[in-house]
Amino acid sequence: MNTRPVNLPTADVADSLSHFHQRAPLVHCLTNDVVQSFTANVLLALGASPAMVIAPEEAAQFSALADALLINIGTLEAGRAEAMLAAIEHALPAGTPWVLDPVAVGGLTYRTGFARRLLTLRPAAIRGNASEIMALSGETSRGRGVDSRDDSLAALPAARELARRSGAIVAVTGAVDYVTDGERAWAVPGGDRLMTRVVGTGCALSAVVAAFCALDGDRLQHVASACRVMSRAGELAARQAGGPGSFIPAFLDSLYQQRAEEWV
Ligand SMILES: Nc1ncnc2c1ncn2[C@@H]1O[C@H](COP(=O)(O)OP(=O)(O)OP(=O)(O)O)[C@@H](O)[C@H]1O
Ligand SMILES: Cc1ncsc1CCO
Ligand SMILES: [Mg+2]
Repeated sequence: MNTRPVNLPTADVADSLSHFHQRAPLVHCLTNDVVQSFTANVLLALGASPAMVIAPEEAAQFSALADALLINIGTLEAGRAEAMLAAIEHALPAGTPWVLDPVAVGGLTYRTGFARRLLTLRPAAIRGNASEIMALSGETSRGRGVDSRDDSLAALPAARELARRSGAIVAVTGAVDYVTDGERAWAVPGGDRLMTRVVGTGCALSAVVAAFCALDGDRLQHVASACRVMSRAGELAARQAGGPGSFIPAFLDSLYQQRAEEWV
């Protein structure tokens, strides 16, 4: 059980990315205030359509129309929590898959309780760093605010347990990402440390995971492919960048330039 999963085949990334480009999903994002614009730009660079519809009065209506819904609790407060619950409540009967990013779950009581409540509402996928996934699964973690101090492979058992309990695909990110449905698992290599030196690569990845959840077919494959598309863009951008400032535009360019054919 603790052996390292094998790498996601590149043919799977090609398949998922080609479906993604055909579908161009409309993604309803209820995300934190730090990463709104970056998240929208990442989705647009890949060819998806973001919409940050956040009022409780509108969130319910829009989640039923969208292709996927992102719930990111990074800057949770009461009004946002109300909008999130309304959006999920209307997403479920409409068949809109929704994804949880449990930002900084663990030490903080309000958001941890809220995230645990959301786990009962059938998320399609959960994407977090190692500390967040361990904490959400009920294990002791060493998170420091929104950042992880745990290793993603060490968090894989927690990810599997969380997937079994919630029914969601769970992606735990770090130097290597691991993606599991509780039974099967893929390793997703790549990326670059610079991805942790700008804010929001994980948050934006969760939005991309939501977009890939809109696709028909093997959801484990699609979520792992979302992780690989982002880690590949991070790798390529890091080669061009002199530091965090130039990394962001290079990262958006790399996302925009990715072609399914290159993965075959
Ligand atoms: N040490 C690393 N080397 C290479 N890639 C990394 C490393 N750490 C994280 N990444 C990549 O960075 C992206 C974000 O993952 P991370 O685990 O840092 O998310 P996060 O902590 O939720 O980020 P944020 O909260 O800032 O949005 C993923 O694509 C992941 O693969
Ligand atoms: C820095 C930060 N603070 C709350 S949310 C967020 C974005 C990274 O998760
Ligand atoms: Mg995060």
